[in-house]
Amino acid sequence: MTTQKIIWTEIDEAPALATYSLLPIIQAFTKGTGIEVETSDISLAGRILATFPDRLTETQKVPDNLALLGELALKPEANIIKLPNISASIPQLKAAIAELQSQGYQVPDYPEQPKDEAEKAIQTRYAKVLGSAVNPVLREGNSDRRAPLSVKNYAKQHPHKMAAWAPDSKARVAHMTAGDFYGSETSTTLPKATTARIEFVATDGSVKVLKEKLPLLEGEVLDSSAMSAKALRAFYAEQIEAAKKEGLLLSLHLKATMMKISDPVMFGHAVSVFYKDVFDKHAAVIKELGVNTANGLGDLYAKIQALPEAKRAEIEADLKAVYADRPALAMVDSDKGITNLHVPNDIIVDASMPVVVRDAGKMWGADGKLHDTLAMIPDRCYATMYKTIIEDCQQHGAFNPATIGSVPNVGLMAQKAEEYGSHDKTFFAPAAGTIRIVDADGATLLSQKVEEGDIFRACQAKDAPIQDWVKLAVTRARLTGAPAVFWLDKHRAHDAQIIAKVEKYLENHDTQGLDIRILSPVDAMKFSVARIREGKDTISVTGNVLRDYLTDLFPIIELGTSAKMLSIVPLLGGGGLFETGAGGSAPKHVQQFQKEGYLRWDSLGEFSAFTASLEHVANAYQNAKAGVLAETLDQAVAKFLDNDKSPARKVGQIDNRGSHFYLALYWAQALAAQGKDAELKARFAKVAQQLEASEAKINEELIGAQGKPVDMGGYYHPDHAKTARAMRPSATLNAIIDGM
Ligand SMILES: NC(=O)C1=CN([C@@H]2O[C@H](COP(=O)(O)OP(=O)(O)OC[C@H]3O[C@@H](n4cnc5c(N)ncnc54)[C@H](OP(=O)(O)O)[C@@H]3O)[C@@H](O)[C@H]2O)C=CC1
Ligand SMILES: O=C(O)CCC(=O)C(=O)O
Ligand SMILES: [Mg+2]
Repeated sequence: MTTQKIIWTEIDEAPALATYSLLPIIQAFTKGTGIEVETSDISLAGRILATFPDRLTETQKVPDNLALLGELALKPEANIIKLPNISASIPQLKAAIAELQSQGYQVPDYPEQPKDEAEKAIQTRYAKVLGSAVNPVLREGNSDRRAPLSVKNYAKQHPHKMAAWAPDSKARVAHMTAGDFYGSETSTTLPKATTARIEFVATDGSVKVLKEKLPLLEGEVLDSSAMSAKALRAFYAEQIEAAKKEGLLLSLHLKATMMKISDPVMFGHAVSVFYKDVFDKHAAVIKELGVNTANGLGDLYAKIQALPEAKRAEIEADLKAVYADRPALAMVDSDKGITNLHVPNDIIVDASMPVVVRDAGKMWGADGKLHDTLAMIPDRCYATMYKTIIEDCQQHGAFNPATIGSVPNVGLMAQKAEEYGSHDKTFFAPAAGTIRIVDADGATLLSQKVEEGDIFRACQAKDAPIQDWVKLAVTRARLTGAPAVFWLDKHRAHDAQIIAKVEKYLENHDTQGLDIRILSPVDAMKFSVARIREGKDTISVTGNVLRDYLTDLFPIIELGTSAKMLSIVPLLGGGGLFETGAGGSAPKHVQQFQKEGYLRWDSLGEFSAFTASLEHVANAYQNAKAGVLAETLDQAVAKFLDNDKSPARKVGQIDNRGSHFYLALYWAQALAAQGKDAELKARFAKVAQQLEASEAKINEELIGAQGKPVDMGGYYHPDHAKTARAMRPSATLNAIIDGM
């Protein structure tokens, strides 16, 4: 029998913990079916170790799994389950490095301000680990994200809580009106392939090359845009005043994880504007300490620890004094005094704004209470659609998960499309002048006028992925009968180029009888939310950023969490990438697990992804057993939902581990009940019977393990044996699974 390999990625935080319990079950169930589920460690810690083999002993060395998976993703045999991983900010990277060092791995410190060439080289190596380092490598296809029907139906029957909107809600989204990426964007479609370069031209005419080689394909869409530092700072200053005047809680929503070059700096400007008095008064000391506001106010707090006691106390007192005449700040942890501005990776727009919608325009204040927020989302490319949904709720009230329709997404993502591939084409203007993209013949393709500190960004979207994306949209529209709306703004330079392509490529497909529209994000949002309020579904067909934002927004509104999404990436090379959910790695859940031995992570996303991965094996390799496994897993998930076996929230109730037991039980029962494969039927009849007979005992053992602190022997690089013990505390269940 030929075997088909499914790669299960090992990643970070809550989903990594869940894997310790779920994967043994999956491996046991697929045993002897021609399917091998293998792991590949692409965790933040694993990627750091893979980057510095020269610093490690032979036994400490690990392969560069991410590079290997990146190659695999291009091949037809690829079948990868990708769980969400940490997109590390610098504070997270530094914490992971410190932990590895404490475990005896001699990886170098992260040099924030490299002093020499050697340190510069280390920083360059770490740059590959920073931010969203995994997704762009594996996402060699476009994205199809939606709530599986069974999950949507479950949500309608068991609607989660949505806060009621007060008639006098003052919550609002604030964005810039000029000087942002939206306003400055220019875009072109390449008439022929070329290798361009990006250069800065100073006002005196001198030229500095910023990027030597930018290979461009024929038909590719290329953009340039710039964010004015001055305009951004003025915007922050204005909104700080406005929040104070309007009595609103000030919050800032960026994507500092994925947009690892631009957004931390935009975050840093907010820090230095909000705490302006301190940054002005102590400018010299702050400079000498090398405080980097891009790492948040937390960096200032950390670095002043090195100062003499009196100076440190003075700065701390001055920081406290700032709050007296500033608006209240949204809090991440009001007990510990962690504000929105402490670290750039705590409040991330795709996850944070949906929660603002769910909580009726409110965020947590320092008093531990919810307050109306003024949500700053500087750039207009994406702020306006959030503004629209907030205003819709103020007008029409909260969405009702029991009755609303669905907004699934078809997202342009392949080959580092758009802003999410712009990291190596993002630069800070060294002085006033122009930053331009010049083709191989010396002709300027695009350019931006800049002042010192402005953020220049170039983005690419290749033609083949765009064609595939249009096709996927038509396919989904045909399969579902729902209208498909391209969220494109003809007033935005990039979108205007894409609209031309969409119109052209739609002609390649039979669209008769389909409702396909192109609407601006504001109009698309209005259209889609009006329809969901009527219980109707509308497919959103979007670029890469809106794909990310909308697939958290609508699932959180519809299902309570984006973890329950089905997230399929049909790879352009013919393979499949199956992502689990649309959310992140839920650090909050790990903290709860460490503190009280309770893991809230819901693995429904993993269940759905694995079902889709099995279906792919069944279809691509005519593996009938894979088909039976997929079908029965789907039935098991339906029963799992019916019987409400998802993790609850508190000690004493079912948690992630208990939910896996029930999945195993229902899956075994479904396999025992099916008639398509006698061998599987016989094998699982026995397993089902064992699991049924031990249900009470297993529950007792699983719940008995809760309620006490758990030592995992590490956060970023936990001890395998300790974590496995904590995540598999039922000897009875383990004996059945390991005995299969
Ligand atoms: N695809 C990827 O690889 C992604 C990675 N990330 C990374 O994840 C990290 C954390 O990101 P963050 O934006 O805070 O988002 P998360 O999605 O990790 O967390 C937000 C909240 O979502 C809920 N949630 C998410 N997943 C589950 C689940 N399976 N079961 C139950 N609840 C869940 C919880 O909210 P509640 O308490 O409200 O129920 C959680 O606190 C960052 O490092 C980020 O870069 C983020 C997004 C995607
Ligand atoms: O890659 C990342 O940093 C996050 C991606 C993300 O949020 C998503 O795909 O939904
Ligand atoms: Mg996201």
